[in-house]
Amino acid sequence: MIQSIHPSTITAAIESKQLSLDNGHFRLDQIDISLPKGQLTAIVGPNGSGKSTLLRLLTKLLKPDQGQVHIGDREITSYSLRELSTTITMLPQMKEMLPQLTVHELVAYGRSPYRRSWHTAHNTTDTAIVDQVLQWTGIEQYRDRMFHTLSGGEQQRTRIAMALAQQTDILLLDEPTTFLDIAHQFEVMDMLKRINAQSGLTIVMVLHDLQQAVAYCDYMIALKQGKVATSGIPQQILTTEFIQDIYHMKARILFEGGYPLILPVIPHHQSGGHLI
Ligand SMILES: Nc1ncnc2c1ncn2[C@@H]1O[C@H](COP(=O)(O)OP(=O)(O)OP(=O)(O)O)[C@@H](O)[C@H]1O
Repeated sequence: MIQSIHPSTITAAIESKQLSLDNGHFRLDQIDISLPKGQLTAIVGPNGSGKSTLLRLLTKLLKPDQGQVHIGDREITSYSLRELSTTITMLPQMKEMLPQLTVHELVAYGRSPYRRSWHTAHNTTDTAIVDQVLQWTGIEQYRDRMFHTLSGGEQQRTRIAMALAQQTDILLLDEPTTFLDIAHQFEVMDMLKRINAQSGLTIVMVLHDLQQAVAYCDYMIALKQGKVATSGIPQQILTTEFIQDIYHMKARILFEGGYPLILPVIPHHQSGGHLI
């Protein structure tokens, strides 16, 4: 069953106030958002609307021209790099390269913020956590395989395991299902939902698939041309007007067993092949 929350009941894990950045080509403009603690949030919007830029600002990878980000009751600028890396993790898009390591070595890499140096040996806590996340993500059987020999779905589960090994309260994922076939997309979304339910981890995902966003997420933020167009309960946001306004596309929306189906209205697909 899809869980929902009302925006007024939000306890924020991360908040941004008047967050703005102009990189000369693009402006992210006065972003005020609250990402609910312990919930699954989707950030959606067309290509180039600023979703990845927003994630980078929320993790201090980019410095805003103006505005602030708060994690809990502290401004992000007050966090040291080590503090931040034990509080929030961001998993970039799958196209980002990873070193040629085994699955186990990569997942153990997620423990880096807790080690004094790269050469420090893993302690028993590190080993237990790595074993646990390998199990959570269902990739124990690949632990000694080289990462680059895995399928896309196995690779994505390994990347998520590495992020989980970092044991932060907040996990940001940039397009976790892109490049995956339909079965692996659902496998990854089911896994994130299960981990969220079991651990209370705050998960924020940039998603292009609105159907997945609505079916799996408790909260949704839509960006349009660098601004927040709307935010709230996904099932309430997803309307034909929303699709028209954000994506400039005509579509019908059906709910089938609680799962939304977005049916594009394509003129030449109408019966008889006539344009309307
Ligand atoms: N380093 C950069 N220098 C200049 N422009 C940039 C830079 N990074 C991003 N942009 C521009 O900022 C805009 C927003 O990019 P961003 O990657 O945040 O969008 P997005 O919504 O994540 O897009 P997509 O869905 O295609 O991944 C785009 O027009 C992009 O070209």
